[in-house]
This record gives sequence, C-alpha cells and structure tokens, in this order.
Amino acid sequence: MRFDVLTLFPDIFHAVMKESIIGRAQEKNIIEINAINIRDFSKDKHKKVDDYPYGGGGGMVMTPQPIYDAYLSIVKDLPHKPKVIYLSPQGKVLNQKKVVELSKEKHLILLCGHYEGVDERIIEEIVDEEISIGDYVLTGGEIPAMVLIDSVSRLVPDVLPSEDAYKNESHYNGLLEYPQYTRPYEFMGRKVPDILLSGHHAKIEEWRKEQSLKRTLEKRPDLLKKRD
Ligand SMILES: Cc1cccc(C(=O)NCC2(NC(=O)c3cccc4nocc34)CCCC2)c1
Repeated sequence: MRFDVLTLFPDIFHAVMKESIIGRAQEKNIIEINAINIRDFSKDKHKKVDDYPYGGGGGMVMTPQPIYDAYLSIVKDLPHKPKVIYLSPQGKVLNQKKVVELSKEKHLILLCGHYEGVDERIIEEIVDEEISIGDYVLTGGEIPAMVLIDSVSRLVPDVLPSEDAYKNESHYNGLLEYPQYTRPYEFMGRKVPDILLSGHHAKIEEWRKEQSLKRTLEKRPDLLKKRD
C-alpha cells in the first residue's frame, strides 16, 4: 500500500515513519510512505504557501496553486486517480470501520492542512473525502495523517508480525480490552487475579469477555450501541 502525504512539514513523517512496525513494513516494501513538501511547488519567489483570507479576519489560508501542483506531480503518471483524503475538522470522525474500508485501497493521497486550512477550491477540485480524528483543535493535519497511516497500515497483510495477527480478528470486537497482567505475580502488594493462573482456558476466556463488557459499560457505553 502506498501513502503520499502532501504536507508543509515532511520531516515530521520521516522521523516517525521510519520507526517500529511501520518502519519495518516500509523496509519489507509492503508499505510505501512518501512525504511531499507542498512548499517545493510554490511558484512564488519567496516560496509562499499561504495568504490572507478574502473577506478579512485573522489567520492565513493555504493557497491552492502549490497544493494542486504537488498533487499533479503525484497523479500525472498514474493510470488511475488515487483517493484523496483531506484530514480536516470538517471530516467524519475516523473509526475502525472506516479504517478497514481504507485498508482495501492500494494508494491513498493524504492532504494535511495548516494555518486556518486550505482554499475551498482545492477541496472541490481534488479532495474525495474529509476525515477528522476527533473534535479538538490542533495546529496541523500531520498528526491526524499519521494516525490514519498507523491504523490503516496495521491491517495491510504481513505488516503485523504473525503472532500479532490475532489482533485483527478478535482484537477489535467493538469492546474495550480486558485488564492485562504480566510478571511479577505481586507488584506493590497487588496480585494477579488467580483465574489467570488457573490454566483453565475456557474460564479465562469467559472472565476476559466479562471484564471487557464490564469495562465498556462503565467507560464507553456508547460503544455498545454501535455493535452490529
Ligand atoms: C474542532 C475544530 C474546530 C475548528 C477548527 C479546528 C482546528 O483544529 N483547526 C486547525 C486545523 N485542524 C486540523 O487539521 C484538525 C483538527 C482536529 C482533528 C483533525 N483531524 O484531521 C485534521 C484535524 C485545520 C487547519 C490546520 C489545523 C478544530
């Protein structure tokens, strides 16, 4: 799977994306992540990429030409136009169902906003879908883009080490995780629930399911409504 990220801060991606699972997936050529610097496509002699908003008001808006030319530089040699996602507070909030849907794509272009956002004509001209990672104010769309890349990439076959593959079947059943324990048996006077040392797998399974339901009811009852 290929991700092309249109951003003003490509180095953020270079740093994060060479680490851990995503980094290994890139080495194995299962995932390809290209950070394209929108500023490289500015025709302005000072490499400007933003300008004052028509209608006045504070803040700056990302100008359309550099973004459009950066986009063209990706699609000009491609037989099919890849899906373009603008990470934006106006988007539908990302959830695992959408992540699964996106993981079927072969190639995604992600556009990251800055300042007050991008000129509306870019959204009209090249954006297929706006996606938000949640309702809070951020400085840019780069971290949302990394959240999308991380969540989608882990569903691409062979990205997760095989022992972790179970995570995609049972892992996200729409409930919160049960409590996890590892050694030592006692820590700060707190012991591990004995059921987990019983070796009785059916009982352990039941206890875990119970704990997931209990926890979800307590902390995220909204998740229970969404379950198919
Ligand atoms: C609730 C709310 C209302 C109004 C503005 C903002 C806000 O944060 N505006 C600033 C920008 N925010 C995001 O890009 C952004 C923010 C949050 C989640 C996201 N998921 O994807 C991109 C996301 C937009 C242009 C530059 C950064 C947030």
